[in-house]
Amino acid sequence: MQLNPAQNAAVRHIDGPLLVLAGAGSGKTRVVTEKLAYLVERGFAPEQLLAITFTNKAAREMRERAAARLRAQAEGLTICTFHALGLRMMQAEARFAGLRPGFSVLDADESFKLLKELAPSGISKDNLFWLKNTISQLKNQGHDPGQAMALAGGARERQAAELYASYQKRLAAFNAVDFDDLIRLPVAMLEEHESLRSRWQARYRYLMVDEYQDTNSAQYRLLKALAGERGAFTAVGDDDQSIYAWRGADPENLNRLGEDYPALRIVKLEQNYRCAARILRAANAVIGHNPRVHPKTLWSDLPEGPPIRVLVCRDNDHEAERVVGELIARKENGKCRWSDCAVLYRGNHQARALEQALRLTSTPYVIAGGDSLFDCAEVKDALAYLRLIANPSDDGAFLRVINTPRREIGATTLERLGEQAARLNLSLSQAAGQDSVLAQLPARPSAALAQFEHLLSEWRRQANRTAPDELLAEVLDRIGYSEYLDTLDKTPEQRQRRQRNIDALKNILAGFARQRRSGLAELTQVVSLLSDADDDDRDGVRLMTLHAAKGLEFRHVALVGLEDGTFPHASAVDEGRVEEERRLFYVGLTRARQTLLLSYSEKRRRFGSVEACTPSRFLDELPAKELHWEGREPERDAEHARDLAAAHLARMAALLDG
Ligand SMILES: Nc1ncnc2c1ncn2[C@@H]1O[C@H](COP(=O)(O)OP(=O)(O)OP(=O)(O)O)[C@@H](O)[C@H]1O
Ligand SMILES: [Mg+2]
Repeated sequence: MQLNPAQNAAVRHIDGPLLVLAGAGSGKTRVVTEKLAYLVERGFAPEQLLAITFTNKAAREMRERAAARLRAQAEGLTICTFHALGLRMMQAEARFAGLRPGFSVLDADESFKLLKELAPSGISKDNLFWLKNTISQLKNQGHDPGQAMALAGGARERQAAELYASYQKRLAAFNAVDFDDLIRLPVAMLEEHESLRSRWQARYRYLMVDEYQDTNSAQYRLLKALAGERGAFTAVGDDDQSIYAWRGADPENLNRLGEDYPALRIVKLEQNYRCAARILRAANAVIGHNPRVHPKTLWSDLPEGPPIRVLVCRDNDHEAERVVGELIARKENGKCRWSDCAVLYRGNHQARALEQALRLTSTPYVIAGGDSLFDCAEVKDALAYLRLIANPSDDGAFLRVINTPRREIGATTLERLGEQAARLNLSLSQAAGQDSVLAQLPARPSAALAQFEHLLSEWRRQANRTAPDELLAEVLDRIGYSEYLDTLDKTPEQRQRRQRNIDALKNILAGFARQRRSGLAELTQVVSLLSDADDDDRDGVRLMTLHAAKGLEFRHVALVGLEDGTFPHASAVDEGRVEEERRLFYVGLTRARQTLLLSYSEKRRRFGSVEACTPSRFLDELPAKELHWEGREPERDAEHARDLAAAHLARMAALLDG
């Protein structure tokens, strides 16, 4: 594939900072990948190159593309997310961050649980979420608890600052960090220690960031600290696709780049290589409704493509059924794979009706980011055991596994153990290893704790010389985990699914250990970042939220639930965030390469009752001439119905034959 002149200029510009600011499908990600290869050809060692992607999946894809170009040399490249980069830096420099090696990384659920425990009892759910988000924002802005307290304007902010302080204290006691710390701590380390900064700046001589518009301020500071004055970096992004402001991303970072790096060169790409011309025109029209700082005109010389179909459905079940019917016909007529088709929606709850319709028609599907392997209790249990083996300070892991399976160690015993641990400044596991502590507890739970500690120390000895998947097998065997699972599940299917999940985890551990030969602690840290991994290579219709679809492309895309209140989301409308919703709509439209299907229901079940819906205001922003709106042109409807029926008959015949 030939790069166009603007792409070429972006790839070859290596003397100073560069921003590629361009619309959807214009080849920004492509530029990053090509540039990796170009830099290696120009004599950069792969080890000196760093490319940052938004998700693990994007990193994996970029690695595959780089490997196709660079073969073995690609192995030395660092291609990862901001969080994975932060983790890497902390593993290398733990003591600068006040951590001991073997620290644990709490996932989002665990850190929320911890906050809940520390928050005043009886606090409302809304308040708790507010506190969680506020603390996360404070962390992303680089404020420590002391600064947060100094900044607090009212009682509510002071409460947040106090909770933040006790939360950090507890994390420190656990020798643990949360996801926000994975960025905050490296930033603090680099900004404080000159020597560290020079070391890391020398290590990565060239930096690239994809989806730059969605970085938050902590991520920007990390980038700046790593790039230093030299400014050897390329950032690529599209302000029209900024869709994470609600989560702390700061689109201002685009302008900040120009202010902090006066030598910044900006390259614009204007040709879209992804979308059929009609789809691109529709997307351009929609985004034109937003006030824009950097207006862009994208063109495409791809074929027009068929009109964008708008389906009008009775309710969500009807909608799901019809969308699936349309996709089956696309697959049948277009001779593509199921994975070339995607259904995108605003919220995860919308997947349910679709799943049902897919199952009823025996259509294979894959839900991205839905029920992740790492959300399953059995996988969390197994990982908690490994974490506790690697990090005796990990009280979160201790509490998760101490009664899994049951060891008859009650809440009172654990409370007393906790008091003793606090008094002696030890972790729960360390305290349970002290005879003097055990002596103060009732005989039975005390014996159970002693036995548990005994097992742990045995596994800790083994950890150095046993492969992690084998260690896990040994642990699960010793604790009778299999028998424990037998008591949990009602059906053999549930039981088998759990076993498959455990086996999948073992495979992942074995794979990682082979690749990196790292220790157990490092391994559990890395695995804890995998939660957004979509490593499912099965062929199936892709189901995902619009947010998760960022950066991806599919031949056929269906965008469902286009009702006001669903999309744009009611709370976004209330809070005046319609422009961000419109950017999300733009992201959705521009995922489609060949055909685009839009649908809405006239009625929708919400909170148990049925309510009438109005079509999304975004539908009215699409140019009418690009649409084939069901019910408005009866002849076209009839023709489409005939095509659909023919495709379904063909599929039935194929199913019967096969
Ligand atoms: N010069 C080119 N010639 C042909 N195809 C290209 C060219 N550049 C990019 N493409 C193709 O266009 C599609 C879109 O490219 P890419 O994903 O890099 O765009 P993007 O700007 O990153 O999009 P998004 O904004 O959605 O992230 C890909 O299929 C890519 O292979
Ligand atoms: Mg991209």
